[in-house]
Amino acid sequence: MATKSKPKNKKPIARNKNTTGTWKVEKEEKVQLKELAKDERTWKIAGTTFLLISFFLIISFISYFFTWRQDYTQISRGSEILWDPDVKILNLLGKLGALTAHYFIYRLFGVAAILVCTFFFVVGVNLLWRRRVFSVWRNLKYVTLGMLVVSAILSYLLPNEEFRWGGGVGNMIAGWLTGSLGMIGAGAVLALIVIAYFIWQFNPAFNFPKKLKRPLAGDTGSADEEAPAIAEDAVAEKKRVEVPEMNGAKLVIDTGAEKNKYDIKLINKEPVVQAKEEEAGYERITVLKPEARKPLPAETKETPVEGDAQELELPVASKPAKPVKPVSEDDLKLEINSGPIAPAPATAAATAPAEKGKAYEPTLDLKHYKKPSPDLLESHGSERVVQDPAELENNKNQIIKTLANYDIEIQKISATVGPTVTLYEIVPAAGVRISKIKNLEDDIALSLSALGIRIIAPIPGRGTIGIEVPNARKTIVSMKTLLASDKFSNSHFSLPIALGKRIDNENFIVDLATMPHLLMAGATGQGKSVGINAILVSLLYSKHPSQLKFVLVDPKKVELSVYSQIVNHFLARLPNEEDAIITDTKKVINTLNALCIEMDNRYDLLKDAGCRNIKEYNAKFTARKLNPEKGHQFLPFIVLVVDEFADLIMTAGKEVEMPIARLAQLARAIGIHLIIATQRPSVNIITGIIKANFPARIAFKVSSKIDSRTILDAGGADQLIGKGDMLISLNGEISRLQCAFVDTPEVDKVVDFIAYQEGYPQPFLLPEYIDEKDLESGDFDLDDRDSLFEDAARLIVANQIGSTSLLQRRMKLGYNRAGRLMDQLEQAGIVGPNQGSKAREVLIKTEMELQQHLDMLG
Ligand SMILES: Nc1ncnc2c1ncn2[C@@H]1O[C@H](COP(=O)(O)OP(=O)(O)OP(=O)(O)O)[C@@H](O)[C@H]1O
Repeated sequence: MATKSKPKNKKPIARNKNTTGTWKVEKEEKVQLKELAKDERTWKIAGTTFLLISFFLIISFISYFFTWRQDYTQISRGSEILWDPDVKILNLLGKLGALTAHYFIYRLFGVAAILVCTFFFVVGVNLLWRRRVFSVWRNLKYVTLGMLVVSAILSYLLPNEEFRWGGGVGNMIAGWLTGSLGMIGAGAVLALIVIAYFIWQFNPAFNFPKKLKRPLAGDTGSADEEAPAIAEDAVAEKKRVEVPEMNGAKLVIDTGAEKNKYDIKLINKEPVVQAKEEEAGYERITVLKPEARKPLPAETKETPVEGDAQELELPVASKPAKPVKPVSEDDLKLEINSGPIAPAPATAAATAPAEKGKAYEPTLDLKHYKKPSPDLLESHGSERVVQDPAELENNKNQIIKTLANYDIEIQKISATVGPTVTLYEIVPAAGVRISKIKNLEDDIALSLSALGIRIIAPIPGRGTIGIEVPNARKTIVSMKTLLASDKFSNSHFSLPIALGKRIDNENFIVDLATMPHLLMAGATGQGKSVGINAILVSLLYSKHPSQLKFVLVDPKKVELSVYSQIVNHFLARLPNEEDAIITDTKKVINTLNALCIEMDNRYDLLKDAGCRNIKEYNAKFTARKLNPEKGHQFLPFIVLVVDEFADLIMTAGKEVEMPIARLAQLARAIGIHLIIATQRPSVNIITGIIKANFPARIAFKVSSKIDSRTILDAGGADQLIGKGDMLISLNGEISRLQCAFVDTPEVDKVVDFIAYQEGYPQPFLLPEYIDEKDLESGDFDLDDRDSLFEDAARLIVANQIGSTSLLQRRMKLGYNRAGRLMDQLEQAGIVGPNQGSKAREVLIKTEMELQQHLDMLG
């Protein structure tokens, strides 16, 4: 797993035997203030203290309401009573309780002082759980305003009572208001505050005849999709102006061009950003031959090396230079790009139109479910890519020199600084053969004395040759940044996954549903587990439990165990199994076969509904066009994750390979997607049949070129530098990414956040699969009936269809068990014999008849 987290705070105390044979403590645990503040025990103590204060206050306040009259004379003497042993106080919390309550209630806010207890409670709970269970800031706002307003209102309404209902502060505000505005004016102001509060809070509809219909503010998830188009446009306008891209590149949206589009979410930013590249202000240092340099705006002549990408104008060497003779390294100026240079792969899937009216809402079962917020995650260091100008210049010179040594002349060189590597793009002089540069990979690596140099000759679609050189200082790409980005939160993907950042610092967010399966490989310790966590966390951040289920296979037993806490939210398992995370090979085989049955069942449902894929089917179901009585139901996506595939293939071979291949071939349309990881990317593990069905593949660093070829059908993965540096092959295009980093404690927090919320009563159940080998063949005794015999009989009689697939679907059974049940029903005289592809005849027509028949069978 990512980082095997060790408890930081429990430093073992080393002990040594001294000469007398007794044990003595050699080193005391040092307590440092900084450490103390980070120590979870400190937080727990602080949390408990705050909670106790809140309980202290509430008890003393309530007690005060009943005892203030008797205690009044003593309390009004002030704190001196604390030291007077003769003073007797009736308040439940004694003198201190009485004095505190008196101060808050009598002197300050009257009854409204009770609100102050909630503040201590909220802070206490947050500290104790080290999580933002309640918003302190919101509470503080409500408490402060509430105390002022409530105390003023009470003082205004009950001015001359013996008990100070509004306290000193209330009396003061009410007195000032009545003094300035008179009784009526003061009453009006206070009433206005109360009314304004209710309008703000509940936004009641004041329906005048002919008033335009207001768009409904949506609730969870699909609300945005259901809001009327005009509302979305308004939101869109706002977002265009207010929300900058997270990766430092300025977001430019051509509002004019998009004006007629109603749905902001359908606006794909990338092409627009690309179209406006010049205005986006990416940092770019261009190496232009002096002849090719056109007069540029003054500010662009200086080489920007570090700073805010948004502040810089983009000098674009748009027109290719006239053919000119090659120049020396000093004549070439470097162009640095730190903004997107190419659009992200277009993987957006058109989403099905949300049904209006009384659409079925699958999320309603867990309607209070809240998706985790990016605040739960850590920002790992600065996200800002550091560009060392000296390093860039040096590398540039080395590249030019090395190429010059081999008589390769270049016209132009530019650099794009990414989180881990810098891409130097060169345009060779006319007549230079590309293969010549490709062959110099090792020489350039040697001259730059850097590992992990990769040459891309040519870069597809750009007409340049790329040389990737690792940065001296690498930047960690935090998962938090990706998940907080607009691109992720506004994505319309079915299964959005935030994988990392491209070399141009663009967030790489793709749709697993269109991939449609993913193969991940890489030597041990190069970032595979972090990659799997990044994918799982992305999905947890974007989906509701009703929309997605995971089947987790973890032969290593420890990698995915953290997810077992969300079993009733997001996991699927076989019936009668205890663990949702599958570690045993035999169970893996059963689960894969169960998934195949689920796939077949789903295809039956789709066929019945006349839909081509899960999206159409779910859209039809939510529009209530499919009858649940006929077995139709909302189908969640199922993502199968296998953490160590090699292990499974070694132990189970074809028994695992076949169902995986079958799923990979057929399952995409019905919403089952596979993610398979292995640390041994050899041909006997990643077989031809597996490879053919996994078009999307990720390679972390591997140990040999052969391994790289096995995964990607190309070299390069052996030259990566590890720690999440990866190549992804998607739609036939290979891109280098820095994988997003999410640490184990962060995953823990996200999982805790979900597990803490209400889940389903049980995990999502896959159909039962019974291994044929486990079934005894031959005749069976009626006394030996299946436990589901009677249920099956009732189902068949109620529907009057003698179909095995009906049993499979409605009772979530495997084919074998359903078939066996059908044979038993035939033997019992409930259905007729098999009629080939037609359903069997049902011999019993009514439930009453069936009951008599069953009673007779005994
Ligand atoms: N994206 C990343 N950014 C920064 N550091 C990373 C990244 N991915 C991995 N690392 C570093 O590499 C270490 C190993 O990563 P990880 O546990 O994912 O490797 P692995 O390939 O799964 O290894 P194994 O197969 O042995 O489990 C991590 O503890 C972390 O320090």
